[in-house]
Order: sequence, then C-alpha cells, then structure tokens
Amino acid sequence: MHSQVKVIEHPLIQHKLTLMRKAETTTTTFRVLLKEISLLLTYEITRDLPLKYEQIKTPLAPMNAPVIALDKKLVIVSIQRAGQGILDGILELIPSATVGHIGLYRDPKTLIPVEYYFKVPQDIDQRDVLVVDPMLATGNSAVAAVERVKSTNPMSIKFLCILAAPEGIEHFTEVHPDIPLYTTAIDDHLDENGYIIPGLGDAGDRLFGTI
Ligand SMILES: O=P(O)(O)OC[C@H]1O[C@H](OP(=O)(O)OP(=O)(O)O)[C@H](O)[C@@H]1O
Ligand SMILES: O=c1cc[nH]c(=O)[nH]1
Ligand SMILES: [Mg+2]
Repeated sequence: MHSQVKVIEHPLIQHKLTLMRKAETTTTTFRVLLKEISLLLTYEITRDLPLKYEQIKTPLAPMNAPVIALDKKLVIVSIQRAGQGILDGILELIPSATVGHIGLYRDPKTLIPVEYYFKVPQDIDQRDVLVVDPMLATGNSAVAAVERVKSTNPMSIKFLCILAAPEGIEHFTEVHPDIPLYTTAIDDHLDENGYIIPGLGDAGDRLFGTI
C-alpha cells in the first residue's frame, strides 16, 4: 500500500458503511449514515491540526488551555453532487470552515469527468484544503478535482473518500503522489461501466433519490 493512503477501519465506520451498501437502505437512511461516517472521519483527519495555548479562567482557577491554532480556517472542497453528503457532516463539527465547490460529473460512456462549476475562497493560497467525494472509482474525477485545486496554490491538500477501487487508488497515487488519501474501504474491482464492485451503487443517486 502506498504510504500516502490511509484506510480508516474504526468499527463504527465499518458498520455504518455496511448499512450504506445494502440495496434496501433508503435515501433518508443513506443520507444520515453518510453524515455520521463523515463526522467520525473528521475526528480522524483533523488529528494533526496545530494547537496553541491561551490563558483562560475556569470557575475555579486560571489555566493555560489548548485551542486550534489555524490563522485561516480550513477549506472543504466538495465534489458535486455526492461530496455534499460528506460536507454536511464535516461542517457540523467544523462550522467555521470555508467551503469550495467543484461541479463534476463522469461521462457515463467515456468515464471522463466534465466540469460544470468551480468556486473556492479567494484567499485559498493561505489555507489548507480538504477535497471530499464519497467515491473513488477510476479516480478520474478526484484526479481532475485535485489538479484544479492545486492550480489555486493552497498551503496543503488532502483527499477524503468513503469507498475506493484499487484502480482509482493506483491512478490517484500515480498522478498525485504528494496528496494524502483517506478512505474507509478499498473494494475489489470496477465493473465494465466503471462502478465499484461490490460498492454501494451510485452515491449521488442514492443520496439524492434520483435513482
Ligand atoms: O473515480 P471516478 O470514475 O471518476 O468516479 C467517481 C465519481 O463518480 C461519482 O460522481 P458522478 O459522476 O456520478 O456525479 P454525481 O455526484 O453528480 O452523481 C462520484 O461521486 C465521483 O465524483
Ligand atoms: O461505484 C461508483 C462509481 C462511480 N460513482 C459512484 O457513485 N459509484
Ligand atoms: Mg452519480
């Protein structure tokens, strides 16, 4: 496994992922589960946030207490549509994060991503960025999205997905060996339509009920 790839195997996450995969899981439940997994992942991927110390008073005594020491808030860049499900979870824990959007869809025949929207904070060059999308299949969408974000010169970039195919991991790590990639599972293979097997189906469709 490439050293930049981290599979987060927490039992709560794995259990919830199994529920998301089930064909009979409704859109309402799928949305709740994706949000819950995203909350748990936020805990993991923010482990290395810097801390500084601030003088405070508890009801009983003064104390030098830790607080997060980011000059500029984190930017979460969501790959639309399905990235929205992860974004909602992260924003619950980090409400002060700024948000960027990349509109991308995969052409179903060529599997090449088509960009239809791009908007990120103007001062992104002074911020750390987390790019989110639940699915890394061929990796074409994530590769293109990270390329686009790189062109805005942020201080750092991480990529977070829920489910990855080995083909997507290979592609992503080859093009972006400098970008840490977090996922909760690596599945078996892609089918002839570029879907992850066993996977969970089309994340965007399941999240928004457009099946
Ligand atoms: O690794 P890839 O082969 O590029 O596939 C992954 C992409 O496919 C899905 O989006 P989709 O194109 O279905 O768009 P949607 O979110 O609007 O449904 C998914 O959310 C990723 O963005
Ligand atoms: O399995 C897949 C592949 C691409 N996009 C999805 O939503 N699911
Ligand atoms: Mg889709």
